[in-house]
Amino acid sequence: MSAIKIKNLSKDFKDFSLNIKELDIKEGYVTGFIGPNGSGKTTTIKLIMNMLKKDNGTIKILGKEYKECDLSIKEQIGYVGDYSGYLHDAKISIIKKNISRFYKNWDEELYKKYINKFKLDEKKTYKELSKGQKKQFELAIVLSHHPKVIIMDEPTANLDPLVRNEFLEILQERIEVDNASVFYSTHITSDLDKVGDYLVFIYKGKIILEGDKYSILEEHSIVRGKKELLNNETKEIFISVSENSFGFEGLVRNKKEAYEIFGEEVVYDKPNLEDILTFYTRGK
Ligand SMILES: Nc1ncnc2c1ncn2[C@@H]1O[C@H](COP(=O)(O)OP(=O)(O)OP(=O)(O)O)[C@@H](O)[C@H]1O
Repeated sequence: MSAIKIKNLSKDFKDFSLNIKELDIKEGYVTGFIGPNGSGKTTTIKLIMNMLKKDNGTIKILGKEYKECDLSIKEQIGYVGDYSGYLHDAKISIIKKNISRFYKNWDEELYKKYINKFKLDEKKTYKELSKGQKKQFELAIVLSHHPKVIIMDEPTANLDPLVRNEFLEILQERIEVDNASVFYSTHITSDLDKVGDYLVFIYKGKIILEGDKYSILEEHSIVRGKKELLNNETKEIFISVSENSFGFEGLVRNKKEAYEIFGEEVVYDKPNLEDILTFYTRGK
């Protein structure tokens, strides 16, 4: 079964349209959702969370649509997003008390473990926490009810590198213990160098690339060479290519195909996720 399955999903705003024909988030893996600012990540996640009304299409979480089974779906989802919905003036111990009542799988021991690990003072109100501490508290709450599907919108954006690594490690650990599925958006591609099995790239409201991280990184190649080698035909194999007075640099999806054309006359380099995102969105 898929953790999340999307078909023909669309949402129109005045100046933006989201259109996702098909998206299948695999159960038991971490899927990273990457795209530049304004590409539609938050919109997609809000639609999945039923926080925004879709125009068309279907979204299934663990095989069920929201309208069928609202409560049982919600219990299996852990969401960390830009809107927590917590009462800002309440002490975090009170927030925890109120939330934990709703979950049959609430794990107080695990919650305490995270609170101690993050050194969060439970006597503080939510608004007294720093941005990073707020995210740590949200993560502690979310993971402590053992959700089957964890959906996060830019969870690491306000965290310093040390805390970010810790956050990613904790996430990885929960996936292994609970066999949870994680779908998380980020524009910090280096997060996904560390944690992430599958990747979905979004740009201008459309999925432009998806697949397992290893294959995406292995198959793509940055090709650099002399300008004379470029013509209308050879240009076709590039996702995008830029030229300057010395030569060209471009990204190809299939290194083998590029080798058949250029052989040893060009240089091939392994791209990282940042390179791939840049070439896919350059000038388009
Ligand atoms: N409620 C809304 N009304 C009108 N336009 C909206 C609304 N919500 C989002 N948009 C527009 O939809 C587009 C995509 O926004 P979205 O927040 O999904 O992008 P994002 O990929 O999450 O970006 P970021 O990385 O900056 O958070 C933007 O152009 C935004 O202005």
